[in-house]
Amino acid sequence: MNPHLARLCQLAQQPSRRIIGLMSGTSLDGLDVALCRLEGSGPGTRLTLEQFVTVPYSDDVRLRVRRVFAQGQVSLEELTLLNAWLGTLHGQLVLDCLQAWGIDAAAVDAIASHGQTVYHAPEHQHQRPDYSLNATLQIGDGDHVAVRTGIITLSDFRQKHIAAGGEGAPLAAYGDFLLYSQAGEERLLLNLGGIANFTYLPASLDAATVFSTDTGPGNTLLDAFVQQLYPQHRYDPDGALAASGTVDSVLLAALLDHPFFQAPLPKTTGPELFGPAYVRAAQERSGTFDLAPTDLLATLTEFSAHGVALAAQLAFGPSPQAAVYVSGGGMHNPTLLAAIQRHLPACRFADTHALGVAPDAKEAVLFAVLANETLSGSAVSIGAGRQRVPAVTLGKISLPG
Ligand SMILES: Nc1ncnc2c1ncn2[C@@H]1O[C@H](COP(=O)(O)OP(=O)(O)OP(=O)(O)O)[C@@H](O)[C@H]1O
Ligand SMILES: CC(=O)N[C@H]1[C@@H]2OC[C@@H](O2)[C@@H](O)[C@@H]1O[C@H](C)C(=O)O
Repeated sequence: MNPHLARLCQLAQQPSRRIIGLMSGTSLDGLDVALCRLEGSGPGTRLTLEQFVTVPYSDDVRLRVRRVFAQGQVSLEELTLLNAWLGTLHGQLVLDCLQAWGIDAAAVDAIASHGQTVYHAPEHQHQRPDYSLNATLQIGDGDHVAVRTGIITLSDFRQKHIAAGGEGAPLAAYGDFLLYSQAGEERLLLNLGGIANFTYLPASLDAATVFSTDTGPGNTLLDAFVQQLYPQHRYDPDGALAASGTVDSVLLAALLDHPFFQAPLPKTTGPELFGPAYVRAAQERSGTFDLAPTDLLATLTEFSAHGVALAAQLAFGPSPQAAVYVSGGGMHNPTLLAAIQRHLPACRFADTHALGVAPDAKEAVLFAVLANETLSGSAVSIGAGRQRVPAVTLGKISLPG
């Protein structure tokens, strides 16, 4: 037997596994690296986060990814080169982290590598009648991660979700359900990344009603316009710029005038739709090109908050009541958080520290949980009766040799 396959079978049978979750999101801020100890699988899964770091991307990495990111037309050569280059880079960053933590690669059972989404194309968004399907593309090939690190690597988690009827995202629902459901408490786990999403976890623990959905932009538009208008900043520091501006209700109405916000849940989106061109088009339609920079940022912050509130209201009626646990970089933006809280006055808010996981680490942890299920669990069955929440194990397995 191939010794790597023997190792794979062995680790699938272990009572616990050490898995590194890797996530590089739409904000292109860096690679999240979460070293997790996972005991058991399925609803009995127990997680210990042993180490976590976000390795910031250099300007060079960001520039390379931006050349192919969320655009309809890119150089095929660039994309091909970047796929291999990013895989190798992510593998090397894992080795650097392990060295910094004083941990031998042989002490890690597997890597769960999300890769970098470069294009997300759910059918409702891609406008191509000749392709009646959902599609998505993550690069940073898993074979390169496995060979560079010598660690069995699971990657490309989104394809099977689509093959089985989903949109390839959000995948958070599976891990959120296994780790963070609590009998007696209605929970929304709200992730404020580049794109915002939430997972609903019912107080009844009834898996059939669990789902996660994107709600629209989180930080992506804010970041894009901060970088244009204030080149010294990558994001609105602590929401201060938006806090000093005034929301323009005319532009806000134009921004909200898109069928995405009324479409049934669950649904996904990305910067392919919610990019700078979307805002420029809304400004043109509404005659609001001459807004002061801080007013534009205030309006974009309010737009993200509205998206979250609209999705929650679609799911739970006009006044949703739940305990909301916030994660993702947007939780460091008090202006955005305050706007969301204003829209959801009957909800109680905390961050995911209250659930035992650092808000910046949560998404990388969730990919470690998905890999753990593929290795040792079974297809997590949630959302029964809802379309687009298939019960499948996710990820492709790369052997290091
Ligand atoms: N102190 C802060 N003030 C305001 N915003 C902040 C702060 N710290 C982080 N952010 C926001 O968080 C973003 C990074 O968020 P995060 O790492 O969750 O995104 P991501 O993982 O790339 O997104 P996604 O979940 O969409 O893939 C930054 O680009 C910025 O917009
Ligand atoms: C296609 C894609 O990469 N989607 C991401 C993105 O970032 C946030 C939101 O949009 C979410 O749908 C998803 O990531 C999280 C981790 C998910 O799948 O749950």
